[in-house]
Amino acid sequence: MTVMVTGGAGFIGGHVVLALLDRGEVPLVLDDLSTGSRSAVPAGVPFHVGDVGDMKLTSRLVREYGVEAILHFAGKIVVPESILDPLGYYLANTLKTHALLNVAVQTGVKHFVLSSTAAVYGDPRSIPVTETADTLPLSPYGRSKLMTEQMLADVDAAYGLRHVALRYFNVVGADPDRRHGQSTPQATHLFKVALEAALGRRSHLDIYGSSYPTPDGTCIRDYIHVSDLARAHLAVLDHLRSGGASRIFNCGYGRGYSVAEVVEAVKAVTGTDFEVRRAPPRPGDPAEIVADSNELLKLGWEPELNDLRTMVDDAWQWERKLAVSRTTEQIDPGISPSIPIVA
Ligand SMILES: NC(=O)c1ccc[n+]([C@@H]2O[C@H](COP(=O)([O-])OP(=O)(O)OC[C@H]3O[C@@H](n4cnc5c(N)ncnc54)[C@H](O)[C@@H]3O)[C@@H](O)[C@H]2O)c1
Ligand SMILES: O=c1ccn([C@@H]2O[C@H](COP(=O)(O)OP(=O)(O)O[C@H]3O[C@H](CO)[C@@H](O)[C@H](O)[C@H]3O)[C@@H](O)[C@H]2O)c(=O)[nH]1
Repeated sequence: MTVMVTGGAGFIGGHVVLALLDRGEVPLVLDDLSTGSRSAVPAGVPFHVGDVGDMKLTSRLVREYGVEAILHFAGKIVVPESILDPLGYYLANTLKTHALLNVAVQTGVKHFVLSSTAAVYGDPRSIPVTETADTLPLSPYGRSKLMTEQMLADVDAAYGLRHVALRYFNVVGADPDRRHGQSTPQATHLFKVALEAALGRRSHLDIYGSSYPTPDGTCIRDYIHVSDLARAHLAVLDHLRSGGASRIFNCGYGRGYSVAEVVEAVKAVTGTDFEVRRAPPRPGDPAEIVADSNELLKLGWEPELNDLRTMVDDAWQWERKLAVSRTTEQIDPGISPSIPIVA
């Protein structure tokens, strides 16, 4: 029973590949390497470089490997970028998923799991947010994923493709065994930017917005460890395989941290004191979003790494590993590339 993992050379998909391997499953990775890296895919795992929107390729792979389930991670993921490039986001996240669903239906794939997002909720009216809350995304990114969820529901109703849409909250951390982590070049995510500042690869960190209606004025997010999230994929795969109905699940811990709190935790764990600047709010950012993940808990998923310091430390250890394995390439022109990095 082969599981096709699209985007399996990326951050989250790569951790799910490890989780599948760890329990003896057979993953097959399809990735165009636009943001992922070849080295993320463990030796021995079949890996095809290609576009998830290429129906000829995906139907060949499904038939050749006897794909039973598709875990679909491939896509574009940066909220502010989607505001500048909405057509690129609808193409990458909605139209290419349409092509993949076409193939899944034509070839009789049984199960489909979609990487969706908390961004479908926009600025929720009450916190924590449940799966039944209104969906009013603030960005093309959130809308591109919401449209995909809606398409999936229609496809299920018409052709019986059972699926789960996982609405991830903010995914952070790295494999505790240091096999994988976030390697995206030019990353914009808070954890990654803060850790690169701690390493001396960026001159400073900007905090976007200080007047939000939150206790310290900075945005609040529900950060989830990527290895806990990877296990959530195994839980929903089991749910679908045992005949469970199509569902939507929030994936978070139900505990929010402000941007300022994350920055403090990064400084404490790394023992550094990088410069922090106050910058204007970033378009498309909700003030606060925290998950109610009771539905996922009821499925038997249990968080194991839900501690902010653990999440920061795992990501930090990965960042240090990356630092020793790469060249002195500069990310930010305002910074010296010659800061020593301790392995
Ligand atoms: N990182 C988060 O906090 C977060 C939160 C919510 C949802 N998500 C969703 O999770 C999924 C994975 O995100 P990630 O953080 O691992 O990002 P990532 O950029 O590390 O991974 C995406 C992977 O997909 C590949 N890819 C992109 N377009 C492709 C295409 N057309 N064909 C084949 N491969 C393609 C990339 O090369 C990359 O390896 C995305 O769908 C994203 O929207 C992420
Ligand atoms: O240099 C930075 C980077 C981020 N932030 C803030 O930190 C918070 C988190 O931002 P970021 O890490 O970029 O994540 P989000 O924009 O919240 O989006 C992530 O989390 C969403 C789910 O909540 C996913 O759908 C997206 O794919 C994923 O990028 C936001 O308030 C940002 O404004 C800063 O202040 N400075």
